[in-house]
Amino acid sequence: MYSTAYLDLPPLETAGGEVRLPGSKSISNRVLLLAALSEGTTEVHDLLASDDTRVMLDGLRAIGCAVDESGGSTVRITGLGRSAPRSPAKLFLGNAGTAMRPLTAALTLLGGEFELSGVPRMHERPIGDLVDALRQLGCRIDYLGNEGFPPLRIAHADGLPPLALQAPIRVRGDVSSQFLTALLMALPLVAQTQDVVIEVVGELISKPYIHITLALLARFGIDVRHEQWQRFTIPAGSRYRSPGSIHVEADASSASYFIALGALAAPASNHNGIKILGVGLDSIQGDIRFVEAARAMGAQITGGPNWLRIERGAWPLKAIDLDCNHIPDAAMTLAAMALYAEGTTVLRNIASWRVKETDRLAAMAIELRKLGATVDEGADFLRVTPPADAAAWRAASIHTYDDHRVAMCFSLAAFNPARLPVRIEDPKCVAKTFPQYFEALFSVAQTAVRHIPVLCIDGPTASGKGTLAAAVAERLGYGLLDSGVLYRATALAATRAGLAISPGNEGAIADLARTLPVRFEGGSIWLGDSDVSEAIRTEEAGMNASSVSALPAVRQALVALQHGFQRLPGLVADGRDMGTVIFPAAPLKVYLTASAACRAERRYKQLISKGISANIDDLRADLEARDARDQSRAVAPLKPAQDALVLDNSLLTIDEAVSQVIAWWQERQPFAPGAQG
Ligand SMILES: Nc1ncnc2c1ncn2[C@@H]1O[C@H](COP(=O)(O)OP(=O)(O)O)[C@@H](O)[C@H]1O
Ligand SMILES: Nc1ccn([C@H]2C[C@H](O)[C@@H](COP(=O)(O)OP(=O)(O)O)O2)c(=O)n1
Repeated sequence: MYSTAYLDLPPLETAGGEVRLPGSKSISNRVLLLAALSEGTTEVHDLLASDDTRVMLDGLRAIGCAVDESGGSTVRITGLGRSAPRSPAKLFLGNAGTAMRPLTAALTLLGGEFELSGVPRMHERPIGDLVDALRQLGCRIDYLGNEGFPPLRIAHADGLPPLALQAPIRVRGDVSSQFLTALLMALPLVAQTQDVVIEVVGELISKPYIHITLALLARFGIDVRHEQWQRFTIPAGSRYRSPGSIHVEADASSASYFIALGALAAPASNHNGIKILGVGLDSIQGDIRFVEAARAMGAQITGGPNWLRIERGAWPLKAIDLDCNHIPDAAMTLAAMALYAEGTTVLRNIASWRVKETDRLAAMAIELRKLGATVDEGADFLRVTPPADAAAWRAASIHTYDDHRVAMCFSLAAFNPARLPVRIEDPKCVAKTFPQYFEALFSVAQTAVRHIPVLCIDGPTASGKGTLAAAVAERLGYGLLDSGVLYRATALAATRAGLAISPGNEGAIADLARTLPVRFEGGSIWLGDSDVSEAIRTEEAGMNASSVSALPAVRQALVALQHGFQRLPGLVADGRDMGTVIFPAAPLKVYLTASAACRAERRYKQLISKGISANIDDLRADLEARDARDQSRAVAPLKPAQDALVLDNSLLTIDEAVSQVIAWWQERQPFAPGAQG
């Protein structure tokens, strides 16, 4: 997951390949609650690991369910069955509507005293209609903040009060279908001696989500009858029974980004479009009907029970005018696809967007406009006209409003014809449903190598290149190439093969370098089967690396390996010739230096802190000798690139040096403050 302040997506060009999507959020959280209410243990396979399922799992633990998460994406829940929940308990439910609403109803009818709260945005998301429905029954629920919104307290410390179950329970269906879902999952707990009837007031929105609820209730032994989606009957004698084991389908809403990707990206050679694994055309999730909308815009989609394949069809995409009530979440993706359509796309009946993670109607309008689109935002519709031509696109920094879907939608803007990068602010917001979203995107999206930015940091030994490069890479979410490691590993491989490091062995060492079995894994560096992380860091290994690096054939042999590090979304490369030889077109080259005295002292402290004895005068003599050799060799000598910015960090802290380099980097971005867009 990218936990950076922002993630800059380079312009992307083509897409192709396979993606396996995480489990559906809606199914995951419903299944967890149903398992918790059942008797017996349920094995939940392919559970989504996300912020919203995390708060649900923690909540279930807090009320006394046994939750075993030791099995990776398989979680075992032992339900309450007939025992009472642990009470009093306080549950923090983040921004998860799929946890707050159903848990409110279920805990109310289980009896006990509970406080339910969330993040500030959760306290702005309405729950009054659900509370009103429960109060009709005789339940006692208090608002702890604003009337009609969480946080709230369920005040059943003395047990469940007598409930008025004879009359139908009336609930509004036109604000959020989660209120009805919550009642449908909670009322079986009290439908013992009589049928319990729910009547929906107003037109029911988001019916497909109710369909998921009913399908999952059936898996847990509850067969709800309904008439025209207005009157739902939970039969007397209902009792939750665990199905033992249940699989969570991949998230159909998450699929929408990859369906869109297949429809709008130029096809990658060697691939038949995008294949999505884990969800198919027969999904129980309502958002699978996004497929129809994407087809209407031009996508070619085929599929089976557990997969979908998407290929680009009509291009440019066709504009559509669609009532999106049936696909409220996935419809946001259509707004992003509209950027690539000929003409104006209108998405209607989407008022529910206003009460989601953020006011999504306003958010989409503001951010689409930043890219150069013309957008009309109505009370319950959005009208999007794409930028007139490539020149009308703008490089934008997309604000994501702590809303995973905004972030994922706007990643699709990176395919713009102007080949502009797109900045996604707070990319970790995707953790709500799809923590590995950007990794998945980069695994199937490609671009010309020249579009993948490289930031070079060259300089003499102990100037702090490695430290600076690692910190900058972390701030930008970029990959890291510590090129010195390759020379150090080559020297070690040569020594282990019994080859003296001398010009006479140049060809043989170059052969070793060309097929160097070096791997970077979880912070360790491997040479074949041996962990060489420590062995390559000795002063002797540094000297040997310097000697080996003076051999031109060895340098040449390592070029392709180094170029291979230039991958999405970008690279920070540190060494001696990153800016001069390996990545000459890099948009920022830093030549990092510090006085010899300062560098000797840093190396001294570094060694002492590792428990290695050292002498500061010897270290200084060694590093000056190494500088001299690195600077005087015939091929790729150590020197600043012509266009490098020199940074002497003798008097800077590490943080100051990092801030300086990040500031230089920002100045070069089209969406830097003051720049266009
Ligand atoms: N700006 C700085 N100020 C003080 N110490 C630094 C600074 N940059 C790096 N160091 C320290 O100097 C030592 C050498 O840094 P390192 O990154 O290993 O250098 P290089 O990769 O250039 O050989 C490390 O212990 C590091 O923490
Ligand atoms: N791009 C590079 C990186 C390192 N080298 C050589 C020269 C250096 O003395 C050795 C070791 O590099 P490394 O960056 O690991 O060394 P320091 O950490 O700066 O001491 O490898 C090189 O020639 N070109």
